[in-house]
Amino acid sequence: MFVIIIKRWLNYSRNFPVNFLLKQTPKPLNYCQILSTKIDGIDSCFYRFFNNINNNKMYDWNNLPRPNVIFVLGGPGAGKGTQCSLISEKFGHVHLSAGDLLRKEQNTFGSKYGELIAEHIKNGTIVPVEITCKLLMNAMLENMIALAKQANENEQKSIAVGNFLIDGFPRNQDNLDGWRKFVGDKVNVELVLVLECPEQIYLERCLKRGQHSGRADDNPESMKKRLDTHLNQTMPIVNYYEKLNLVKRIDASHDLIEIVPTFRYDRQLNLITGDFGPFRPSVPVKVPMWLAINLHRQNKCSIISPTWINDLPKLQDAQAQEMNRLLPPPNEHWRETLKLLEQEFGRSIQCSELIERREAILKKSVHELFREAYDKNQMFIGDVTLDNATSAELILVKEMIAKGFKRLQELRRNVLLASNRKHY
Ligand SMILES: Nc1ncnc2c1ncn2[C@@H]1O[C@H](COP(=O)(O)OP(=O)(O)OP(=O)(O)O)[C@@H](O)[C@H]1O
Ligand SMILES: Nc1ccn([C@H]2C[C@H](O)[C@@H](COP(=O)(O)O)O2)c(=O)n1
Repeated sequence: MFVIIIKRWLNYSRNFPVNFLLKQTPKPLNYCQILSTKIDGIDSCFYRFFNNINNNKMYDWNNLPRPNVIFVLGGPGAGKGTQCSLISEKFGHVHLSAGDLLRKEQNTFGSKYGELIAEHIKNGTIVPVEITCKLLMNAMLENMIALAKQANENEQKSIAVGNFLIDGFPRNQDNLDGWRKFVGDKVNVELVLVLECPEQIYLERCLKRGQHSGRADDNPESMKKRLDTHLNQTMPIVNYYEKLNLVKRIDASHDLIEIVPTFRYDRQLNLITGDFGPFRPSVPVKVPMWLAINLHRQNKCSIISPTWINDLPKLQDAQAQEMNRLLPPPNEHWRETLKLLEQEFGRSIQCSELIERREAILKKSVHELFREAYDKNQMFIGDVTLDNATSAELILVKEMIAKGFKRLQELRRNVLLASNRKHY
């Protein structure tokens, strides 16, 4: 009797999972299987997606719809992560941060790449692409498979196309070469968003973030190296994509301005540039300039002048002593902000002397640059950097620079014509 009971029980428990599954899944069983998620070189990255266990049809990356990718680049602290979160919230893109994936891998118990990644992050250098690309491909494929599974479960005819925001990649030539080799045409690179700020802002944001982020690279020494890597290794990649007409540059330095509301709104305003509020009478709150202007026009707030305005008299004195070069501006948008403060909020800040002096220095520098080229019959001038000029200031000399280059081109043409005439 006892033996029979044991036999029946064994039979029952052996069959139980199958019975259970059959009851739970009236449709053919669908499942996906990631055979290897280890990052031991791209070739061992081996995924199978079975859509039906009975015919064992096998899908790999190439059988899934070709996903769209937007690369998001910019200096350290430009706000790549912040903006990607906002975009993905609003438009549903999947946000993959190369830096976050590397940090996660670094902290994975037993990862043989942990130490190597940590070293690169601390030094602001770039981790070999085999590692980063594999992590990105794994994360993308996981999402693509999830979409395929969803389509299967909902009995949809087609699988939705994945839309990815890849933040912080490709950061150098090795990243780009690896991406082309391992991913290449498997995805459609739609756009490269480049968030730009003055160096001072990158530094300020990361050092401020460093007070609570716990990141090993939000400190002055690492920042120096990260900025150097950004300028010398990442910017050439931006130039490469610019030639393919894929780059969209965005000014990411937008300052917030502090207002004192005269109204109450206990919720937050969720805008593409961030969440602002709540708004309470007499409690200062930071908002974008356009919102401050709007509220002020409706008599709903007063404004607190930005603190850098207090540094202007000191800068004016220092710039009066320095006639040959521009000193660092107090803020990337200092001139535009002063104008708005005067026009919209009736705050007049006396610094016309500083504005005129900076313009004079800028014009003199451009003039001298071209005069030297003409005087020496120099046909080419290399890269020109006008240190410490803000975008608004550069616009003032845009025409002068364009004319200067045009004259140089004429000079070059005349020299070439003259040398051709000598030949005949
Ligand atoms: N527009 C902005 N104005 C002011 N602060 C900002 C702005 N955008 C981001 N920040 C702040 O700057 C810091 C860096 O932002 P974020 O982490 O998004 O930059 P990131 O480009 O992803 O940086 P990293 O490349 O170092 O990871 C954060 O503390 C964030 O809150
Ligand atoms: N493609 C990448 C992206 C990031 N890293 C490393 C080196 C960076 O300084 C660090 C932090 O990245 P962030 O959070 O600033 O995007 O991660 C890399 O080696 N390769």
